[in-house]
Amino acid sequence: MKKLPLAVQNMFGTEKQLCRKEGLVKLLRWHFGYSEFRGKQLEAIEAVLSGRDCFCLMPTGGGKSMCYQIPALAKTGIVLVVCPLIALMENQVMALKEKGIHAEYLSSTQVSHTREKIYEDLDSGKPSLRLLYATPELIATAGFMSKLRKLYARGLLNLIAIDEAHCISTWGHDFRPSYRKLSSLRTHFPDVPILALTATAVPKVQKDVMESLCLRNPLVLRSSFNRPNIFYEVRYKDLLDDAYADLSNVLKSSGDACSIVYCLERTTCDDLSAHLSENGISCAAYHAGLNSKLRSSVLDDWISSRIQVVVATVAFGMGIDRKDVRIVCHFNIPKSMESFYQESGRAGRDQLPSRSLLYYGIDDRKRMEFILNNAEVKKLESSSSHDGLSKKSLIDFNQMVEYCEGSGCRRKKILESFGEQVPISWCRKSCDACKHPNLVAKYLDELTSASTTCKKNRFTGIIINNSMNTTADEQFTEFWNRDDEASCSEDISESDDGMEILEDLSKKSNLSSKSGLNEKIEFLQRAEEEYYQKKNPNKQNSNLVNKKAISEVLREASKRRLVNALRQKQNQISKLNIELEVFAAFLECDCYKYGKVGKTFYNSQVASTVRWISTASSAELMDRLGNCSMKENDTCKMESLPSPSLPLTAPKDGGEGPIEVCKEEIDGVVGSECSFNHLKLETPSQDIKLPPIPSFSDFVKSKGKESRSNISSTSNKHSTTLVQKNAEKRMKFQ
Ligand SMILES: Nc1ncnc2c1ncn2[C@@H]1O[C@H](COP(=O)(O)OP(=O)(O)OP(=O)(O)O)[C@@H](O)[C@H]1O
Ligand SMILES: [Mg+2]
Repeated sequence: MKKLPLAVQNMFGTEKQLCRKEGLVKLLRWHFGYSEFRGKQLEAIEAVLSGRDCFCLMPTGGGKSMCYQIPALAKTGIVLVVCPLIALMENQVMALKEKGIHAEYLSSTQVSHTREKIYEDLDSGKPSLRLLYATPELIATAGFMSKLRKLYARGLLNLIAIDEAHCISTWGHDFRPSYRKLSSLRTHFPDVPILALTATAVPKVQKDVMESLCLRNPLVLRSSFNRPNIFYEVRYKDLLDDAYADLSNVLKSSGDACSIVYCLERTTCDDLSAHLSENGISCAAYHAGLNSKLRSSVLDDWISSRIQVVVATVAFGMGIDRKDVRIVCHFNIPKSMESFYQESGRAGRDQLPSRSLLYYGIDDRKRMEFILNNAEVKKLESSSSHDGLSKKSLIDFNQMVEYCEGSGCRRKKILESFGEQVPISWCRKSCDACKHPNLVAKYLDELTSASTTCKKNRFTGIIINNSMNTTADEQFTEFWNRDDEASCSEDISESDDGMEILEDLSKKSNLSSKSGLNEKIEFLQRAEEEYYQKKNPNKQNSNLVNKKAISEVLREASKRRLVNALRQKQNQISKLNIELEVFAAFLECDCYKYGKVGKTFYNSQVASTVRWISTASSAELMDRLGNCSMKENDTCKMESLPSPSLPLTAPKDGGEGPIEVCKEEIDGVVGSECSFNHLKLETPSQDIKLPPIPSFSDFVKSKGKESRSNISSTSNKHSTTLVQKNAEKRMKFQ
């Protein structure tokens, strides 16, 4: 039932009465159906209603939003809410509207008609709006500021709430440059109380937030970071036969529990999601490589319980308020304790027992260290104003490693990292280390012996090696500052920051600093290879060459990914009638052909193709499919596409399978042409042209300029050139 706020106000008495505790509780019950305020909500609400600034640190899911939503209902006028993400604003505004509360948001994505309507209401003598959500970028604009000034002059700006306030601090794990612009709010609106809210701020960040926002004698409310309803557990990938299977079992045994699985890379999301689906788990991948339509449909399906599990990058989460998430799994180690806390904190927002499960792998750790170290090199090389900041990411990450490699209470470790000293008894055996100390100690012993038998950390040399060029360094900044997914495009960050980034991106070359994580990792791999080549100039490292070889298993896995992507597309476009296996095999062949210079390039081709599938229109798909089934070949004779059940290497003529042959050629002359001419397969010959797959930066650019689903032929041509250029560059490394 929708309830009108003004009616309530009349019903519950005057504004003065509503601002008292009893009145506030009535508002809470009437509008939100909750019987009591939680934790420090009431204190925060009373403070801001009395005109005092307030800094509110509450755990994830603690109910921070209520601290500005109730004040908006208690007084006539507007509460301005600053939010970092459009998705977050949309979510909250929708939920409030459902409750009959007049809330709106303003962002660059809105059509002018909607904006005008909101402005009209604001300009009217008695705005009916209660909560106005806006991005920090918009607040800094002259037009919006003048609207706010008018409201202020009429005494209608009641409160400014800064959600996710840690974003203002360069020390915060999610620093957003646009948040810095909020410092001017105090100067413009000296009498309006400011409420800063965050769940993740270490003492240094807390201080920074309060100073940056110029809070005056704020009421500082700090709740414990403890999430008593979450059970914390770490599993060790290096000790498991198959981490995919292990996770699959965990999810299966949890019934229909709503879950989120976080992965570092998009490719892992796709692969893992395909694996889980094959095991009967209803799930979908969600990452920035998917178009916004697909992402919204995954989100919708998950929110409305049509799917159980979302396998996602960090792009998924902030602002998603599903209360009954029972499991949050990190399939790769997160970059910091703050990220981990935020993400794992999405479990159990209903306060019911939930689980955080982290799969820790030595390789994952090395990869992350490598990325962060290179980011550090970049920071050191750049401005001195970042003194000390550069090392922060490594220190932060080390806390995460200690969390995984330590035998002590996990909960205590989390809380200590936020500066909270607590006795172990707080845990009440709700982490694996407290519940099964002997078992955890045994695993750690095994892990130590496993890692000492492992090769020495191959990355260490590169960390201090200045041969890493600046282009490579540049690529990491966004990753460790704002997360890869939030740094690529407006579609990805879903914030106005994205627009700035998009513009920036379009000015840069294909090795843009805003490249996606795949590209970054790919670049790192190449840099690593280069390092080894430099280290052994006389010896073309044979391991390295082998490392480039594209295995049969990898090809089959890639084909599965492509089948999966095509299946998802087929679900979207009902009239799309394609033979999944055949088309996937054709596309995989394309990737293989152009990935012949090495595994890294091959992987990136597969990833690009998956992205292309997600954005291609049915006409584009059919066009490509036409190429697949009709044309005669001159570069790659294939008498038949491999049968779905037939392994790609299975020789038809008793000779060597295609992959083995090509592998030999790769091993022999790396980077030379690897012809498919000798392949004897059954049916129609193919003309495999250079695939019209947009590179990621092209993909992002084209999205900014035109319709998302319509990648122009110019762009395709351009991306083809980029693919060629990239291939050439890679050749240089070899
Ligand atoms: N007093 C209350 N009693 C019961 N539930 C509440 C109360 N206050 C808020 N909630 C519910 O708790 C959930 C989490 O609230 P909210 O989204 O405001 O958390 P948050 O502190 O902003 O978390 P995050 O840091 O993840 O953004 C919401 O579903 C909200 O409706
Ligand atoms: Mg919140």
